Amino acid sequence: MGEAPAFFADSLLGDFPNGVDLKSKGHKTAICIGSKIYVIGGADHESTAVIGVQIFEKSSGEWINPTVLGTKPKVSNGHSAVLLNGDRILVIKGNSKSDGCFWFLEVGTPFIREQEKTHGNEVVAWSKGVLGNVEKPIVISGPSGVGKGTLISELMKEFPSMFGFSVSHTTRAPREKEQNGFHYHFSDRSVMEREIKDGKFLEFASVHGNLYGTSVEAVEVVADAGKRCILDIDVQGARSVRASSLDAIFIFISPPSFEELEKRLRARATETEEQIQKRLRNARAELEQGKSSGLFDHILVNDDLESCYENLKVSFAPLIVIFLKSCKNILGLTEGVKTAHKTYPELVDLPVEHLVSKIDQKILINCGAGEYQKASDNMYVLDLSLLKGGAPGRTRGLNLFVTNPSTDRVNGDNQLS
Ligand SMILES: Nc1ncnc2c1ncn2[C@@H]1O[C@H](COP(=O)(O)OP(=O)(O)OP(=O)(O)O)[C@@H](O)[C@H]1O
Ligand SMILES: Nc1nc2c(ncn2[C@@H]2O[C@H](COP(=O)(O)O)[C@@H](O)[C@H]2O)c(=O)[nH]1
Repeated sequence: MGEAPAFFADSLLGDFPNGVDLKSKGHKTAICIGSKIYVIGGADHESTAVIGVQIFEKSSGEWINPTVLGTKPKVSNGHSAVLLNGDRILVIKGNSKSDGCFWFLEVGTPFIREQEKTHGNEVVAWSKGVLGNVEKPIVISGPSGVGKGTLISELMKEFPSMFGFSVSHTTRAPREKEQNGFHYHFSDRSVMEREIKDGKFLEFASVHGNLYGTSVEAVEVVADAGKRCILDIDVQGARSVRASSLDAIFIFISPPSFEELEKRLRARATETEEQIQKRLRNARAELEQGKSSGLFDHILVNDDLESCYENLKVSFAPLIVIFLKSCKNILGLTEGVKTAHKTYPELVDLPVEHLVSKIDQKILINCGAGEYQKASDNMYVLDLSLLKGGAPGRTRGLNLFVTNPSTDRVNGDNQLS
């Protein structure tokens, strides 16, 4: 339980008549979901630099300080809030550029319900909203020594500006030529365990006696750079990612035979005999699970490297793209040809004073709110119909359009009509 915010909770909602589902007063907003009122704003109980969240439980009359996961938005002079689908709140910060003004506070999504089981108390999670989308990440799994790393290197070499590697954390010692931050983030177990508890990992697993994990940031920095993310993780990790909010393509690489797998592991000469034995024992279980679980979208046999590499490209790029490879400029998979990215209104800097309303999956943001409204003031339409991802990562797929309220009409089906 926490200290009550500086206003009287019983009259909370009556005091904030400000648009559809929006109740705002000063730097705080209040959104009611069932018996709970989520009060957003004011100081966070851990840091005054970020927006705080408190929950008022109407049935007991108590204030709760929830566990707040994710990257918290910095405080601003004001924000608006809109309830979406009953399980997340869109927070629009005033005085912020468009790449930092949209935030989602998840309060009842599957991720939150899962986290509440672990933490044993109320959990909410912030997820930064990002305009536009990126292509689905690719998860590559398979037993140690099968050739995952070799195939991924080929892909990165052929298409350096299209793909980015998710740099995992691990507690294992670096091999001779491995660089910290490039091949892995080499970590202490105690540090990694604490960061896992703090919700910083998308997935983690104990693999061959060490801890390995993909941080939320490892995947998001690749997507932020506009690249398609590739994850090299074991089968347990792939299962966790499948259960997460990350929409990915899952590929399992299998060896032509167990003997060949052993030969490759030995020839690589990076492990001790004891470690090779452990990896081979684990390989049997991984092969069984990989081939039979239905977890993977594609299973590829890495016999001849070159043909496996070609099959890998076909498995996540539409066949037509591969077929068109000879007609260079049309390709999605041709290095040097930039994908046409959607452009958004550039200097969107929403004022503190703005009004929001919701029509289906569209949020109308009126920037000339109240008595100062001029005919020339902009109205923005934020389209949420293609949302992807969410906590613990970013929420992508937001589309923002500028419109002139005096000439354009907005309806539920079309952007504008
Ligand atoms: N098709 C292939 N034919 C023969 N050798 C191969 C083939 N593919 C990869 N190799 C070799 O097998 C060894 C293991 O490959 P690699 O390190 O890429 O495996 P991995 O699946 O990434 O292993 P780990 O999971 O332990 O990181 C390397 O020495 C690599 O050169
Ligand atoms: N679940 C996860 N597994 C991972 C991750 N990063 C790597 N791995 C897997 O570990 C083994 C061993 O790797 P090695 O570099 O020690 O040979 C291999 O199967 C990788 O796929 C991770 O972040 N999560």
